[in-house]
Amino acid sequence: MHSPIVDIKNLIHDKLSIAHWQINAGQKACVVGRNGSGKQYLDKMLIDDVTLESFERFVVPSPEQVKVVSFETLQEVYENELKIDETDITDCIDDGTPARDFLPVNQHQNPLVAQFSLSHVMDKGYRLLSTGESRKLLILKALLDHIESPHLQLLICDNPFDSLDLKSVNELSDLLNTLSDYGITVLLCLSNRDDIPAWCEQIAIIDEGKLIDLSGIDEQQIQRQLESLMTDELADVAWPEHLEEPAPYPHDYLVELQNGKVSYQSDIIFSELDFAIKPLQHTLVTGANGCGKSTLLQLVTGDHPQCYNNKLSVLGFARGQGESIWQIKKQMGIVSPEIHRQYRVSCTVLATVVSGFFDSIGVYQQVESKHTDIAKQWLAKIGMLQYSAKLLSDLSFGEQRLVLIVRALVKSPYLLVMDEPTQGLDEVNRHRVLKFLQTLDQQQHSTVLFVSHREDEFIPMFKQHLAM
Ligand SMILES: Nc1ncnc2c1ncn2[C@@H]1O[C@H](COP(=O)(O)OP(=O)(O)OP(=O)(O)O)[C@@H](O)[C@H]1O
Repeated sequence: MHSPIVDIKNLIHDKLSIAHWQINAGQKACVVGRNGSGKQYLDKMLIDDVTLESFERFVVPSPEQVKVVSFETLQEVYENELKIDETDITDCIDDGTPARDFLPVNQHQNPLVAQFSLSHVMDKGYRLLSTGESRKLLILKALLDHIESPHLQLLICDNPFDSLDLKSVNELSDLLNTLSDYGITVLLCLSNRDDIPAWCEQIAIIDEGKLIDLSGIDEQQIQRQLESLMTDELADVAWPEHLEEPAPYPHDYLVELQNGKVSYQSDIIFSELDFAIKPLQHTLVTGANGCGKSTLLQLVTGDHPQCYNNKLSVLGFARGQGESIWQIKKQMGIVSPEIHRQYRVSCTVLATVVSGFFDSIGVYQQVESKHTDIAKQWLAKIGMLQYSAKLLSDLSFGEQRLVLIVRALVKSPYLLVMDEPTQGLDEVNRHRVLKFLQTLDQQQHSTVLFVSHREDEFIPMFKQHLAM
């Protein structure tokens, strides 16, 4: 019989309450909750980063024995990389700390590096890594640090399968399943029921700050509890009004790329790519982590320097013909992990949504009341109107992402570029976003370019599928 590694009884706090929750050493546990339900606070509590007010029993490993890998920790690493950016000092582009330097020196040859499909990015700077690559790197780091010097008792992975391709999801899942062999207890914090691995031995739910351990109740009851946790209470909120009736798209194609190529020195990300999008030909892009999906989308949005080396026309503008990037972006809504990372200005939720009308990070001009009205309607549609005056940075990662999605939608753009938009969203919010897209499809105005790894997002509205 294993002793409990986490044992909490009658904990009462304004952000989190727990009647009784126990995880035994070596047990494979998960906590399922909606965006903003308190998972992030739970993570902090388990690494001893909050002041507890009242509890009967509170047993957790010491902070150095616990590791959290989450979107928030990824963002911290990214911001730290920006702080230590030496571009200004050395006068050459600093791509960030090489991936290999995140790992203990003695472990560079560990077979797990290849097992995570990371060998080929070991010399790349952190800021060049794709979303999936950077997630895998941090999980691998936690594991190799432990192998190097065993210290870890509890590994908390927040939505670890988000942004990973199917092969990596399966490999990571298998690996997490074997971590008890290394003496590590795994706790997954999940926002989607489909992500609960078959090997998970214990489920708890967290709902509006209340954690309920479902141990000891039968499978049917567990399913019922999870079902009611993931019920959409906003299904009937009206679709926001348009600012004005948008004009029909005036060209034959929104995007035309001929013989597309992106390479870095000898490293060819893709080549000979012919790709076009006609009006209302909603397009799904899929492919393994690092295959170049975001790169392709950045070509389209004009955010990749190699868009000028390519024969590319976007929204009626041939690239490199003197068009301004802002002319093009005016007709585009964009949501991506990159924008989320960059949205670090101190900005309220309402201003963030309004900034979608101006394609800016933050708002720097006079805002008309019609813009504010539409933004508020959108916030009501996602159930976040009451957060209007809050700072974006004070929301959970998933809540921030939802706000950034409606930021991309507000102006009814001709082209909606969505790079893994639902990353970090809970099941209910993900389905809301997919429903938004289906409504957009019915309106016959915006065309969607969408990257996803999740097969349940490959919905019939997509008329074209580019598998890279
Ligand atoms: N400046 C650069 N120099 C070298 N390699 C780069 C550079 N910028 C990006 N890369 C590499 O290009 C590859 C493609 O990156 P991209 O972000 O397009 O992948 P992706 O298909 O979107 O992956 P994911 O599914 O993980 O988000 C990655 O391996 C990345 O490390």
